[in-house]
Order: sequence, then structure tokens, then C-alpha cells
Amino acid sequence: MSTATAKQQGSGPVLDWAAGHGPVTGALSATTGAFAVATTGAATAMPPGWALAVGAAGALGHTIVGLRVRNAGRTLATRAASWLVGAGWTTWAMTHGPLTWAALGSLATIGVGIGAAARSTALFEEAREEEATAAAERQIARELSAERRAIAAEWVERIQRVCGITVRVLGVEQWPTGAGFSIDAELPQGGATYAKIAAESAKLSADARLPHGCTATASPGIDQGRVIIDVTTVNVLQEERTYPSDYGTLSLLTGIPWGYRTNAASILAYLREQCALVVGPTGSGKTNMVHTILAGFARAEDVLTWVIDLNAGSAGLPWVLPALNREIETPEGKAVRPGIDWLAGTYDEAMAMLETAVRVAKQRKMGYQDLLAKANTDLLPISRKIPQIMLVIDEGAEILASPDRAMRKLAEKILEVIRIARAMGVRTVLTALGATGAVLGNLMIRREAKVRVALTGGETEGMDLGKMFPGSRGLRVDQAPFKGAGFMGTPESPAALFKAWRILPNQIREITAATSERHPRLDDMSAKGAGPAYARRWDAERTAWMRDLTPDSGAGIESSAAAGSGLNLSALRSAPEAPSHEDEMLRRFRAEIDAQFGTAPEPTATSAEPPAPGGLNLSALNREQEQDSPAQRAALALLLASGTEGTGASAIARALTDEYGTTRQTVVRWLQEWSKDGTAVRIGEGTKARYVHHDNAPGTPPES
Ligand SMILES: Nc1ncnc2c1ncn2[C@@H]1O[C@H](COP(=O)(O)OP(=O)(O)OP(=O)(O)O)[C@@H](O)[C@H]1O
Repeated sequence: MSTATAKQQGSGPVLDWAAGHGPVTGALSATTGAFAVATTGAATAMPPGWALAVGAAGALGHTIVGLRVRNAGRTLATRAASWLVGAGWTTWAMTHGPLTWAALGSLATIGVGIGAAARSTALFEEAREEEATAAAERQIARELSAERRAIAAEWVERIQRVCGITVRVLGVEQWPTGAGFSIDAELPQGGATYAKIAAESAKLSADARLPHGCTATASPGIDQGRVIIDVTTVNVLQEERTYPSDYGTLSLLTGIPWGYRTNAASILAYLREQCALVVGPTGSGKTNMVHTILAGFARAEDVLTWVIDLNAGSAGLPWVLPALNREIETPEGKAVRPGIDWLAGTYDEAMAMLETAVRVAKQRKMGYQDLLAKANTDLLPISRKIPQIMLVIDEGAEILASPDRAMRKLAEKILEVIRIARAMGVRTVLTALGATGAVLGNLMIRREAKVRVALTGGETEGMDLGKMFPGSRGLRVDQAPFKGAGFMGTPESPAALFKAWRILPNQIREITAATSERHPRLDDMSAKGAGPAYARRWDAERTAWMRDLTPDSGAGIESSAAAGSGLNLSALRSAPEAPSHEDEMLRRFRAEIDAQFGTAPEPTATSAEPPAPGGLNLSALNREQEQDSPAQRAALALLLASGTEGTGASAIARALTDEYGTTRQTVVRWLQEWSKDGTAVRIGEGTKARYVHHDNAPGTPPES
């Protein structure tokens, strides 16, 4: 409200100048306001001079409000005039009495006159405002293009001075993120290449006085005579960005996002033919990066991820345990598949996995001859039906460099996979603590692993970016002094700054759940080659090591986060004599995998088993574990109690299922085992077959 209004409030009718008036209500406001003053004035015998004063105040009030809202000058004049006309009427009406027809009629006339004036003014104002907006836009465009022109001129001069090349700028595009701009320029004739500018990236950045973490990176333009120079002016690498919450389906063929560039755009890794090498010293955010990579693979519908981590499997465990422990399930309450397809945390398991990978590659090579011929390609067409196997080997580079004899064997296998399996859809992602000569000196790695990441996290030791990204001079470790940040280069995208998204345990669980149905199955042809080593990968004895972990070392993620978000490994440490939830989980998990792949012949593991209501089902556990189990002891007690009559698997299972969740198949297996070791004796045949405890046996020799 204006000062004029405030003044009026104390002494007379409230006139609201600030209220939004259209052409009609504006006139009404003026006329009714005037009428009100006239009637009030007459009733209170106000001297006519007051009305003139009110009119003047009204005019002044509107002018002030108008100025504040930047009305066109002409509108201001109309509004002020209407108040002055109204004031004139008020003066006349007060002297003659406002409630005469003449007075009212003349007031109406004035009102209509004001209304008409206001309407035409509104039209004019509208047009004028439109014109003003357009002019402002033109002005912004002019300023923008002036800014672009200034950028172009500045960079032509800079590139000339720093690189000795005179380019012609064809376009400057400001990024919508506001983090920088791209210059599209033509290289001069005479053999200049984009690489010459790319090599001077650091010098250009320094010359442009870019903030730390900002770069000027040159990449190939639309043809070889053009160059694109991306200049970042805001450091987005400094901030922590969490893994995008859209867990939509990805394909290996269209690229897997591994992080984002300085312009906040995602960077994709194309791994159909390439292997990858991720180097990051301790504390640089390497573990987090591995999880980001595993997240991308989990989201892909044509990738099966096999993880080797000899450091207690920590890289893969967060992708397995929540599923194994049944911490997460599908909305229908079904078990979810783990986010990775196989996890090797021991030397033997790693060896088995690598040998399997080699066998799969060989089997595919033989078995898919027809398919390759039909598709007229020597590259196996990877799809959901024939998935690619991505072997992620944490600290795999250290295995390659190890002088240890056993490790050398593993290293040979890793190199064999890399060497033979490209066409057949098995690729590797190796991580390394440092870009050692032993790794980058290896021809196979140099040739096959061109998707490269160097996480610097401010670490300068052992970071030879020149070796990691040959041909990309000018990359400096101190450009990315943030955890999870570093450089990434692929055959499609030259080495430049990037940052991995931060991924937390809750997101790993979310992704595991969201992608459970999406994971492909190993095609039959490959499964044939993979054999039992693959089919039995979730067997109790082979996953036993997962149960010997401590909560802190197991998760591979900060323990606080693990504790807070329920990555509870403590259950896994419970002694075999107190089998608990995880045993059941392991069983179901195994059953699920078996059901899906149909690869485990054991009669005990089937998907038909109903979920145990909080009880215990030991069917898939190995014998040592089962031996002391309360369920099995209870079964034995029932057998003994059945005397010479004996009992059957169904009866025992019925008695146990409520308390322990034990299924008939499990009891069948126990009975078979007890028959073998003489604890029980089978009597009768077919449907009459029963078992008696050997203490009650009628002298029949034990059956096998
Ligand atoms: N992309 C990222 N964005 C932000 N912060 C990150 C990122 N990656 C890692 N960090 C931070 O750095 C810390 C260490 O990360 P991480 O455990 O992945 O490192 P590391 O290199 O594997 O170290 P270590 O070998 O000691 O486990 C994390 O706890 C987190 O706080």
C-alpha cells in the first residue's frame, strides 16, 4: 500500500491504489470512491475543498502505484486524470447534494468515460508490454550473442597464442547446466589436428584462469577439420552427487553410465569389445566406483556379472548379502536374485570362475558357429538371450603383477580370458591400486582395456596419467582433488575429468530389488560349457566363506552406513549349532537359483518348497552343518519314537514343518543318509516303505 492510502485510512474512506484494476473496475473504483467521498462529505458537511484534495490524493496514489509496477506513462496519465475528473464531480456534487439524479447521472457518465479511456489504455498497454518483452528478449539475445562473440574472439586469440593455431569459431554453445560452454571451431588448413589443441589443455585452462577442477578439453569435431573445445567454468566435481535414482533398463550395447563429466553429462562405457581398467589408490573412492560399475551392470538386461575379490569378496558382498539374507524381496514377497551372478572371494573360487569363463568362451565359439554365420559376423550377437559375462576383478591388476606362483596362475587365466573371449562376449573390468608398469606394460591390457579410469582423489603418488591415457597430455592429478573424481577415457570419449556418483548401501539394495527380474540367464549353450562349477556356485560349502565375515570387513562400505541400513552380517557369523535365518535364506536362495537354471541335480533344492514361516529349513546346507541342527535332532527323535512301526518322510516333515519349516524333501534326504550310515533301516516297499531307527530294527541289514 502506498503512503497516500495510509494517510487516507486515518481520516476517511479507504482507497486502495494498489488493488489490481482492470479497465472497468478501475473506473468503478474511481467513481465509487468519489461517490463515497461525496456522500460522506455531504452527510458530514465536509467542506467541498476536501473532495478536491481526495481527488488529488487519488491521482497521486495511482501515479505512485503505477510507477512501482512500471505502468506505461500513458496509463499513469489516464489513472491520474480519472481521479481528477472524479474529484471535480465530487466538489460539484457536494455543493448540490450527491443523491440527486443529475449528480448520479453525471457520475455514471464520468465512470463510463473513464472506463472507455481505461480500456483503450489497456489495449495499448498490452501491446506495449508485448513489445517490451520482445525487446527485452532481443536485448538478451543480443547480449548472449555478444557474449558468445566475446568468447569466440577470446578463445581464437588464446588458441593462437598457446597452441599456435588460428581456428575459426563456428559456434559457441552455453551449457544449460550453466557449468561452461562448448566451442565448435574449424581448424586451419595445413595439417592441424584437434589433438594439437587437446595436448595443450592444461595451458589453455591456465591461460583462461579457469577455477581449479575446470578444464578446456578439445575433442574431434564433426569432421577431422573441426574441433570441439569444452570449457568448464564451474566445478561440478567438487559436489557429491548420488547415483541417479532412475534404475531403468540398460544394455551393454548402448553403454553403461559410469559417472559424469565436468559439464554434468553422463559418461558411458561401451564394453562389448573393450575391457576396462580402473586405477585408484586407497581412499580415492575405488570401492564406491566398483559399486557404481556393478550398479550399471545390474541394470543391464544383457549382462551377467561375475565378481572376483580376493579381499574377502567385499566388492561383491553388498550385491549378494541382502538377497541372500532375504533383507529385500519383491513386492509379491518372492526372493530376489542377487545383483551379481557369481562372487568369488577365495583363490579356488576365483580359479573356478576364470576356468569357467574360458570354457564358456570356447563353448560359445563352437556352439554358435551357425548363429555367427547367419548374422554374418565374428562377434557373438549379445542380447538378453545370450548375455555378455562381465568379469569384475577387484585389484585384478595386482594379481597380474604378483610374483607369487599361485597368483601367477590366476593372472595367466585372467589374461587368457582377455585374449580369447572378446568375440564371444566375455570381458573384464580390472581395478588396480596403482597404474604400475607391470599392468600397463602388459600388451594385452594395453590393447584390450581401452576403457580407462584413474581415480585420483587428490593422490599424486603413483599416478602416471600419461601412461594411463597415452596421447592425452596436460591432464593433471591436482585438477581433481576430490574423492570419487579423476579421469576417464574411452575409445569414444577422450580422457578428461569425471566423477563417479556416490552410491550408498540403500541404493545397492534398491537396485538389487529393482533389477532382480531383469537379469538374464546364462544361455544353455554357455551353461553346458560352464558345467557344475557354475551351477553349484551358490552351494553352501562354496558360499561358506561369506558366513565367516565380520560386519565391518564384509560390507566393503563404511560400517556406519552398513549398520544403519541393515546390511547385517552378524547373523552370518552364528555358529552352525544355532542355525538361523541365514541358513534358511541360503537354502531358498540356492533353491531359487537351481529352479531358474535347473542346473543342480540335488533332489533337496527345489523351488516348490513353500516358504518356511520363520522357521528353519536345512535342506541345502551341507551335512556338517545339519548334523547338529535342532530340526534334524527332532527328526531323529521322531524316528526313534516311532518304534518298530517306523515312520515316513511325510509324517516327520508334517511334525517338523510348523516349528522348523522342514520340507519333505529334506527329510527324505536325511532318511537316505541315515539309511546309508546305518542309523535308520528302511522296511517295506513302495507306498508302504517306512523307516525305523536301527535300535528298533528287526535285524534287517541297512539298505543303501
Ligand atoms: N563418488 C564419490 N563422491 C563423493 N564421495 C565419495 C565418492 N567416492 C568415495 N567417496 C568418499 O570417499 C570415501 C572412501 O571411498 P571408498 O571406500 O570407495 O574408497 P577406496 O578407494 O575404496 O578406499 P579403501 O581402499 O580404503 O576402501 C567414502 O567413504 C566417501 O566418503
